[in-house]
Amino acid sequence: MSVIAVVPAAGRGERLGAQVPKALVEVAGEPLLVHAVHGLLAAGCVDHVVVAAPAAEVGVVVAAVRRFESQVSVVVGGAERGDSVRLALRAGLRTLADVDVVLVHDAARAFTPVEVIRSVVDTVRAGSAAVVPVLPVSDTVKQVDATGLVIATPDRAGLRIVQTPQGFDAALLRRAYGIAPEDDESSPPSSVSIQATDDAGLVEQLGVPVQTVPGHSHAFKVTTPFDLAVADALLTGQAGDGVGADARRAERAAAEFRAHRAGDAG
Ligand SMILES: Nc1ccn([C@@H]2O[C@H](COP(=O)(O)OP(=O)(O)OP(=O)(O)O)[C@@H](O)[C@H]2O)c(=O)n1
Ligand SMILES: C[C@](O)(CO)[C@H](O)COP(=O)(O)O
Repeated sequence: MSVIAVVPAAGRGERLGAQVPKALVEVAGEPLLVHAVHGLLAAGCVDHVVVAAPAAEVGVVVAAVRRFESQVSVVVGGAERGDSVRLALRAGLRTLADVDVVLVHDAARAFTPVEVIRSVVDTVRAGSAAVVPVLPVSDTVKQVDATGLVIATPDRAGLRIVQTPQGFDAALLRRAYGIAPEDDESSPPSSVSIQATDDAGLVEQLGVPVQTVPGHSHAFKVTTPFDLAVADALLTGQAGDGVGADARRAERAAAEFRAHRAGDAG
């Protein structure tokens, strides 16, 4: 049986505001997308990766992932993240005949440790049909109305921040995305509308339980220029000004981050 990973990388990255689509923005000399794909393959439990690329950048993405040879294929992404996932999922399920586990992993979560990837796959294989890595909420969270007025303060003890990769039993994710088992090149596009901001949300709508596993701070999503600066600083060692305890703490975090990446590459 095989594991495929679907990597939505077709977003523009409006909040980042870079000159190129976010997945192609470089950190330490490599596009985010390449970091993400490298992590998936370095985990040692993913057989094939399908990347959903921005329509205007397919050639650039194909060139960027050429080093991974036949382990990675590229499709044109869609208008929304869910559309990109569905297009890549259809392609992935056609590429390998015996897929039992599908991971969906944002290109923007480029530095997710291999331990998280393995833990998600292992938990699906152990019998959970849908698995998401999560972190506790460390800030107080307010619910507000359209005018910005606070309506409520939910108890954060029961809240979690959700990351990727999210892992699924292949048949379940196929159903959640409305892809028929007999789907092939000639099949019409699915008419199931995708009303969820993550893939587990679609599974929840089917009434299927979703299991959580511990996520990791390194699996943060590069969304804003600040996130990019953090990633750059952590990966290249340019954290802080080198003076004082805060700078030493930042450097320690950066060293841990680089060691993690080096370990993942080894
Ligand atoms: N039509 C889309 C939109 C998003 N994504 C991907 O989904 C992941 C998570 O989305 P996000 O980080 O929100 O990226 P963007 O939509 O590009 O960001 P923004 O909302 O700032 O434009 C990213 O890897 C992004 O490339 C995608 O494949 N196809
Ligand atoms: C899937 C996801 O990464 C889970 O946190 C997230 O929902 C995707 O980000 P977006 O900004 O909602 O596209």
